[in-house]
This record gives sequence, structure tokens and C-alpha cells, in this order.
Amino acid sequence: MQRFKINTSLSYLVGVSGGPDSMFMLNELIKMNVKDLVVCHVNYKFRNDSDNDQKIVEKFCEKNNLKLEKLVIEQDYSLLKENFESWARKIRYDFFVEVSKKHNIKNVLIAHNRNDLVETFLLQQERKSYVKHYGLNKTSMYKDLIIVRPMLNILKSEILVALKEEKVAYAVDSTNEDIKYKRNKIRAELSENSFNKIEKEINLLNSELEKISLQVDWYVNNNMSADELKINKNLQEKNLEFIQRTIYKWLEILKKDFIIQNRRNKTIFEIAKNIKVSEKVFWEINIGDFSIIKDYENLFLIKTEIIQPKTFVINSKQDLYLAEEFINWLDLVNAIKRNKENYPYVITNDFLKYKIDTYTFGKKTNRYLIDKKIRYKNRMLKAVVYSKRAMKILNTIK
Ligand SMILES: Nc1ncnc2c1ncn2[C@@H]1O[C@H](COP(=O)(O)OP(=O)(O)OP(=O)(O)O)[C@@H](O)[C@H]1O
Repeated sequence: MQRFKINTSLSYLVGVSGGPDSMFMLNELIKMNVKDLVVCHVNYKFRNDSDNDQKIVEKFCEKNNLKLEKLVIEQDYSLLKENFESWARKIRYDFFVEVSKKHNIKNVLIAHNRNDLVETFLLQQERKSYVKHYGLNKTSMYKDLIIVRPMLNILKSEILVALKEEKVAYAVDSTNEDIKYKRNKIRAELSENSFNKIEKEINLLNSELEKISLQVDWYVNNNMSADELKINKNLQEKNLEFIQRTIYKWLEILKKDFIIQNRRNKTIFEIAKNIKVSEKVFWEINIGDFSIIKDYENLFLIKTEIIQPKTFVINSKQDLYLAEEFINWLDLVNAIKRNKENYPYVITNDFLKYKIDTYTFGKKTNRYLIDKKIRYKNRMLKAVVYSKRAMKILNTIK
């Protein structure tokens, strides 16, 4: 009896921890005569009994003449700053990527089962986390790797029965019993009898999500130019959930979604709320090394260090090189020449300060910037030059 479906003529990496799910999967794959399998095992040495898990996998592979790739981690876990599970996942998937390159195999099989799917959904509900898909996806990508979960229709109870019947050895994860982990608490309180009902709810939510995603894609595709996202009334009238998804999609296209992935939802919520309610033409939210900036009707993303305010006092020609980093440096030098080189001058992009201190075409610079609707991106990336005595800006700010 074939318990799950896969294309048996393809080659696969198989993630095998030695636990019941992955040992069951491996055993089934052998019965199905899959063309080419490379077993991948990571020994985290996190638990005292982890060498035992490795031995179970080694033994099985030896007996069935399977290729095995192992990664043994030597790490002082007391120094680990992140949550172990998400750290371990990254190590594991990066290892799969490495093995995938070595063997030229694109697909990796992961042994998540039906219970995992339901539990994941309940966890998502509890954490109110931002999700792209409720429950678990049959396939997803990690870098260039295709992650396949062929066992999402199989109950844990079926797996345990089959392992016993077929006398397959597996490791028991001691931390699974520990209800201080949220997932284990959910697991302990969950009955497989409720799965049908929960799965109906998951399907309903996923189909709603698909509709929203289509609208979000449409919005982003039609309102993005040169890496910037236009914010229009249409978007501001949507609910916060829609706006958050729009930001996420935009960052995903820029390949910068990692900046919010490991953050609390607070950041993306704050951005969405600003978009919806703030009437300011300019605001800035810092996330790690980046800043998201609202600039009139546009949002742009930039490395914070690039827009740091910088001010140079230029006492003589020799000091001009100091300001070379500004993209309008030549303009600045020409403006000084036109002014007959009456040093000292100030070159700065610190617009919050110079707009108050200086004059442009006889107006307070602040007035000029507002009247001409000078973009904040230009204020931050380009500099102005003014004579220290006259406090008049000499170049044209565009
Ligand atoms: N140490 C390991 N070595 C190899 N594969 C593993 C290892 N741990 C887990 N896997 C693979 O990942 C599957 C899911 O494992 P588990 O439920 O522990 O991880 P998760 O963190 O919930 O899932 P995911 O890795 O998808 O985020 C396992 O069934 C197995 O296929």
C-alpha cells in the first residue's frame, strides 16, 4: 500500500532526524523504490541522547544501502542568543542547500504530518503571527531548494502503528514531552477527532488569503517604480492587514523581506498604521540597518548609514574632498567657484537643521523646500552648500 504520493522517478534529499515521522517516511520511500535518495541528518548534540538518534539513522542507511550526509554540530549552547528551534532550522536548511549543490538534487522531503499541520495552525492563531499560508504548505522554497512535505495527510497515530508493525527503530525526542514548549502544550490538548473541523477552517482562511494576496499583488505591481512604492488613497482605505501584506510583498520583491521576518509583528504593524493614519508628508521608521521612509506619496527603503546627516566645514580648497561622498559633489564645487571662493563654506545634508538656519532665493529655506516640494530622498542624499557668513544656500536643491 502506498501511503503517500511522490514522483518516484526523481532524486530527493530526505531530512531524517531519527524520530518517528522521518523514519517512517524513509521506510516508505524505500518500499516505493524511489530512484535516488540522499539521507541528510543533523546531529545538534543538544540533547544527551542525540548520538543515539544519529546511530539509528546510520544503521538504517547502512542496512538499506542508502547515501547519508551528516552534519555534527559542536556548539556551546549557553552562548546561543536566538531561540534554539529557529536557529536549528536555519542550520538544517543551509545544510540541505549545501548537500543539494553537492549532489545536484533540487528537492528535499520533510516528514511533517497531518498533526503538525493542525498544530502549526493553532500556534499561528495563538501568536496572531503574520502568515503567508495557514498551516503548512505541501511545497515551499528555501533559497533555491524545493521543500516537499508529502505526508500532510497522514496522522501521527497511523505513523506509530506502521512503525510498530514494520519493526522500524526510531528515536524518541525527550523534549517532546515537555509541555513548557507551546507546541507540546497544544499537542497534549489536541485530539485527532477534531482535525476535520479544524482543517475546514484552515481551507476557508487560506482561500480568503489567496483572494487578498491577488489584490495585494495587483496593487504592488501597479504602484511600484524604481524600487519605490506609491501610497495612494486606495491603499489608505484598506484595513491594516491588507496594508501590512502590501508592505511585506513590496519588501519581498526588493528581496529585503528578511528585515521584518525575524522581528515582532509590531514593526510592520507600526508601518501599516502610519500609512493609514499619518497625514505627515515625511516619516521614517528604522528597522535594523535599514530605514523605511515616507516621502510625499512614496515609500522607499534605504540603508540608514547612507542617509546619516553629515556636515563639513570647508575652510579652503583643500577641504573640498571631504564632501566627495555626496552624489552632487560637482555641483557643490561649481557653486563655490561661482561664489568666488569666499571661504569658509558649510556643506551639509542635515536638512532638519539647515532649513531653519539658512536662506534660499531670499526665503527661509524651510519655506523654499515646502513650496518646491523637494523630495526627502534628495534632501538626504544630496547636500547643500552655504557660505558661513551669509547663510545663503548657493546650489539649487532639486
Ligand atoms: N536533525 C535533523 N536532521 C535532519 N532532518 C531533520 C532534523 N530535524 C528535523 N528534520 C526534518 O524536518 C522535519 C520536521 O521536523 P520538526 O518538526 O522537528 O521541525 P520544525 O522546526 O517543526 O519544522 P521545520 O524544519 O519545517 O521548520 C522532520 O520530520 C525531518 O524531516
